[in-house]
Amino acid sequence: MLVVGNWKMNTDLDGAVRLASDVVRETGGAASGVGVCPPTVWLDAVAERVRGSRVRLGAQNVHPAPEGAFTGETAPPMLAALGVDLVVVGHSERRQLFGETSAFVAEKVRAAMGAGLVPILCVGETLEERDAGDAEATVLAQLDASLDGVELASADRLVVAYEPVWAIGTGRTASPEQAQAVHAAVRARLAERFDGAGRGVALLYGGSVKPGNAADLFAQPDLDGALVGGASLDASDFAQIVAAADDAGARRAG
Ligand SMILES: O=C[C@H](O)COP(=O)(O)O
Repeated sequence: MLVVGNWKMNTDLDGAVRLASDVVRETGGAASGVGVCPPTVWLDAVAERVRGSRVRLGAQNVHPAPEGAFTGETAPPMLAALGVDLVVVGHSERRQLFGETSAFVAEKVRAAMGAGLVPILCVGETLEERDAGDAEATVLAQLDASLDGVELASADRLVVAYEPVWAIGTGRTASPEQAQAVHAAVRARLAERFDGAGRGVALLYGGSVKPGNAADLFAQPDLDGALVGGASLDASDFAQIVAAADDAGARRAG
């Protein structure tokens, strides 16, 4: 199980450092993997706080080029040098607000992997696509295109997050059954594509995950954790979601 907090464009410097310290303290005994993705400008400060702990440091975005004239962007080796090992790519906010295509996302996935980072590849359908009965087809098409040219050496080099666009920041969560159906389809497609390595990729659900709904979501067999937005800004809420992941992981192991 893996639970990652995406802080998006939130927190000031003091708040980010405090939140990172609180997450380290409150999730110190967790069995699940834990990660935090602060804004890029706070990565260095947060790196200091999570160093030596079990909390993994993630970035929210990356550019595929190793260096060059790309004003405002951050190259994979720059993130790696800060101690980052996870990076969110293809988040729907970047696809919708910044026009990122799946082809560009695939470039990012390949570049991130090349620099030793673990991409958290986000895929998800809009409400219109779901209402038209196209949720799975949309997600699988996005997945295929966003993995174009990608080779997977082992399962732990990639994470996929299913985030229905209509559930992000809306308080409206996919039902556990809706999420499970898409996760099972994603799992099958990854297995088809990458064999055993693909089958073992951690599949996170994202979209209004809270302490109150995490246990029901994690009870589904193909939900291996969560990518948490709003609730990750509160260390106590985030720790409760991690605890729910721990319970689900213990049940699966036992
Ligand atoms: O990356 C996280 C997702 O966009 C979910 O955000 P949310 O938990 O605020 O709905």
